Amino acid sequence: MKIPFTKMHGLGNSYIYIDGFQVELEEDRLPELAKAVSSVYTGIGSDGLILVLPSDVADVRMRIFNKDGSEAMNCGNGLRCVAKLAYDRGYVDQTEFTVEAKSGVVNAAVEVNHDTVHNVTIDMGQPILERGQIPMVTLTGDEQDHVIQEPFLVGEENLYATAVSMGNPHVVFYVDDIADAPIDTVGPSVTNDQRFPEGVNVEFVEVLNDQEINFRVWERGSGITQACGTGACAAVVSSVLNKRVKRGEEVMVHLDGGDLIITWKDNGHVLMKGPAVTIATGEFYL
Ligand SMILES: N[C@@H](CCC[C@H](N)C(=O)O)C(=O)O
Repeated sequence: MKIPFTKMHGLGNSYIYIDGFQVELEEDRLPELAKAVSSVYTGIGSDGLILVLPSDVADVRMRIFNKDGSEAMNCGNGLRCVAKLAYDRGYVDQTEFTVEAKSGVVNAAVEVNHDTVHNVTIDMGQPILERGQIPMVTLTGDEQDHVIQEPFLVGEENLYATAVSMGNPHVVFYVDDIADAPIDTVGPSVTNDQRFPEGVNVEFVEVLNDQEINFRVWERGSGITQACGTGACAAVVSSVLNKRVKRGEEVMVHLDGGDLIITWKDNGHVLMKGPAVTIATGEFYL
């Protein structure tokens, strides 16, 4: 079977995009396809697979599968690329439109330059802070409490966890120097930790000042990636909760693959602004 694809990235967080307006795929083959296209050795090489689909409730719909074939509820870098693809291919005719993800419908605004989209702003909606909805297990029975700098033992490391859901689960740990973040050890161990029954995306943050943070991520289902849009949003929400940056102000998040501008607005919504880039198109043989 030949499947037309587009490879796109948001700050180096790359996915293989399949245009579901043109191609129909069998549901039960999607996890296998995600694993196959993601392999650098036997596939195209990516952090996973994203389907761009017609929607019944929004202008366009995104489904995202991690590298290991698991389906995720949300993907920030993916939303920006889906918005670009939908606009560039004429599936939407306005520069502001809606995108459906498993976690809900968001508003997208594309910036058009010479007929193509470079930057996209997504209103990511409100973060979820209640422990039971992250979800993260409770020892006290309180599902409604917020997890802010909670002692969190990993092996012999005494860490402090702040947990935020952006439709998908994130845990943030603060470090003094991002270069020393124990991402290779703590990342794989915490992503499958029993305290997070659905797994978790693991982020390390170094606060530079009240407008800038450094960020690295171990993504659930994909491992270390160059960037994570929902993770960057979670990191800024966490940093507001920890009084390290200000609510209502733009925060520049420096990720391995480049910068995102994130604002946790006074109305409760998180705005994410950053680039979306097309790398290549081709056909994949499954
Ligand atoms: N790279 C993404 C997040 C992708 C899904 C995540 N690994 C999960 O399992 O929740 C982003 O840019 O947000």
